[in-house]
Amino acid sequence: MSPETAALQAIGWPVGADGQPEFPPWREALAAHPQARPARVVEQHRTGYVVADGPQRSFKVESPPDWQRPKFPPEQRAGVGDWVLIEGGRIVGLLPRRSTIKRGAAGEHYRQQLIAANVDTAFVVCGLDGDFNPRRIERYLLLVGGGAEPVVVLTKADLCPDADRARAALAHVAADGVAIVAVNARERASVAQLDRWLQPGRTAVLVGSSGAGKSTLTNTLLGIERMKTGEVRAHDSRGRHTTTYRALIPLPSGACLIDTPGMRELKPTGEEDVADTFADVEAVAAECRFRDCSHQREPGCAVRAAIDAGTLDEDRFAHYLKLREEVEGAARTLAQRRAQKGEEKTPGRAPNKRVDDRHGRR
Ligand SMILES: Nc1nc2c(ncn2[C@@H]2O[C@H](COP(=O)(O)OP(=O)(O)OP(=O)(O)O)[C@@H](O)[C@H]2O)c(=O)[nH]1
Ligand SMILES: [Zn+2]
Repeated sequence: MSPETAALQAIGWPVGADGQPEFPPWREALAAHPQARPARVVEQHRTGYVVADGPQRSFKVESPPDWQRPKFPPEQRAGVGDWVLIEGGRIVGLLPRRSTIKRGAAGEHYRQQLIAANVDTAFVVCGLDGDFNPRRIERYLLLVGGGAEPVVVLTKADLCPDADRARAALAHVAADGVAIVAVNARERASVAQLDRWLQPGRTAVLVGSSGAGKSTLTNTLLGIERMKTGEVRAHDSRGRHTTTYRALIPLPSGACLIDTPGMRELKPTGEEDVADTFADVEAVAAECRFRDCSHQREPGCAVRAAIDAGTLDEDRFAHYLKLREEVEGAARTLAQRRAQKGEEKTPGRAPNKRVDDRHGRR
């Protein structure tokens, strides 16, 4: 393998036995641009990007003129984690995404926002302090679940004598096959519980509210202690030391970590699959006598029976209904928008669909 390819591999470039990318559409894109070379988006700015072609090898590039048009759909521009083709200091192509994590952007108009691309694992970070909120975790799981293997990371375990109660509140999430890990984000030995998702070449993203401990986790994984959180000292492309916010960070383990700012609003895009996150609820509802049961007071309602029996959490059920409504509403808007634009509806959700067998889930 050439040193260039090895450097790319160290930031997540999937290399096959023949030294070419494992993913056939990427081979084709490379063949179509013989003068271009691949790089990964580390930071996205208004006018351009910082990309990297290896650990500690980042540089600025311009975006294609097309992407600068105000009407260009933002989710079709490269985002953090994307692989792009570079030619002469400019991006000339975006490689097809192997996975995406998106949300509906805040605001009145329907717009999608890419949180991260080409991610294997999504760490949903939530503190075991007053911040702990199973409903918020469910919402995050719904949004990230289509793109990557979700893992719930409960921080501040050192401040919480009763992590078992939190685990009990997430029993349905665990039963669905989602790993739940409680850590002290400040302690390397504790954070080592995440190592199995941070193998060389893997990419993980941290999502969670402000103050949940994402920067603390990042610093601990980087081996940086007691640095002011939110700031990672890095060497920038102009060769001077600055304090910058690095969105995609190569870890000593050989994995890449994408940190995201705390998100206040998490709106679905309409492409999520509620059944995926709430398989337990849907399994119970399937047992109702009437197919169109509204789970209010119909006879033979399995949902009511399960809530009465204490096997289904009433809040979780209510949240399921709410999220389902939100996803359906967003899906309608998305369909309208696509119809207006005459956009070809992409068949299925294949590019976003989690590869279940890879993660050994269901
Ligand atoms: N004791 C303890 N404190 C923690 C832990 N995780 C985070 N903290 C503290 O919680 C505060 C917030 O943590 P941050 O890492 O800044 O949170 P964040 O998720 O990066 O927040 P944003 O950058 O605003 O999105 C800091 O004072 C951390 O030191 C933990 O596991 N144990
Ligand atoms: Zn029912």
